[in-house]
Amino acid sequence: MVNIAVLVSGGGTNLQAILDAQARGDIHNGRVSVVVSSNDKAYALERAKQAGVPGVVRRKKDYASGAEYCRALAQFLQEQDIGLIVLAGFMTVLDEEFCKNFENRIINVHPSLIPSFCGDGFYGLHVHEAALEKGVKVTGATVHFVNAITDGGPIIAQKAVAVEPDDTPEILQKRVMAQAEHILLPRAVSLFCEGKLSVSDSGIVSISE
Ligand SMILES: Nc1nc2c(c(=O)[nH]1)N[C@@H](CN(C=O)c1ccc(C(=O)N[C@@H](CCC(=O)O)C(=O)O)cc1)CN2
Ligand SMILES: NCC(=O)N[C@@H]1O[C@H](COP(=O)([O-])[O-])[C@@H](O)[C@H]1O
Repeated sequence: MVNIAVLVSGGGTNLQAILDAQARGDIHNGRVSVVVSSNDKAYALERAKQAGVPGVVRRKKDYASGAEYCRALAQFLQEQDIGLIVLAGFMTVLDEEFCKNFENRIINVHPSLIPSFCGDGFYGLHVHEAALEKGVKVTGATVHFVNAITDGGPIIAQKAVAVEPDDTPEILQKRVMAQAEHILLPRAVSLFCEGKLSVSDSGIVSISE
């Protein structure tokens, strides 16, 4: 059984999708054992509480440096015997040491079809604002393993979503969440816990069904 830590910063709809999948029995060989929020006011903490999952707060501003924050977070997760870390709207960039400690054991969901609209500065609504500004007709979501390069890790899965003529960033965000993120992320979590994901030396992910 893989102990899963879900890292959050905001509303927690992706956390909720994982918790709902777990309740349906769709997360095989894994269980969410802790939720860690970088924001003490995140509604995601309420979602964890309602699901009976322990929630803890680890704010970057409470540490002398980003490196100290990442080191303390890594130590906490190792003490919790965490086998998989899921970044579900987690808005802090993790440093290289952290990523090496948990190589190919951190999964992130990003609300675009990477390599479009990703990297530093592309998070939350900013991603959808950029997509609408560019005038793309198709966007979507990506789940990927996390490395030191923001949104640069091996891609696990992607799902396309149509952009409609009258979309606002908020409307588009909701569609991408419902039609892509909330489907891709729980599935990727279960595949990892089932040992069905492997990463080649060149960073290509294959899924064994
Ligand atoms: N080492 C990594 N850390 C993180 C990754 C990653 O791929 N590698 N993914 C991010 C999540 N993310 C996109 O998926 C992302 C999050 C935040 C930012 C960003 O520019 N943040 C701002 C601050 C935002 C805030 O505090 O409100 C910044 O760093 O200036 C970009 C992408 C999680 N960590
Ligand atoms: N680059 C990371 C990023 O932009 N993540 C995005 O933040 C939102 C969090 O929503 P949630 O808290 O309701 O899951 C989601 O749309 C997620 O893809």
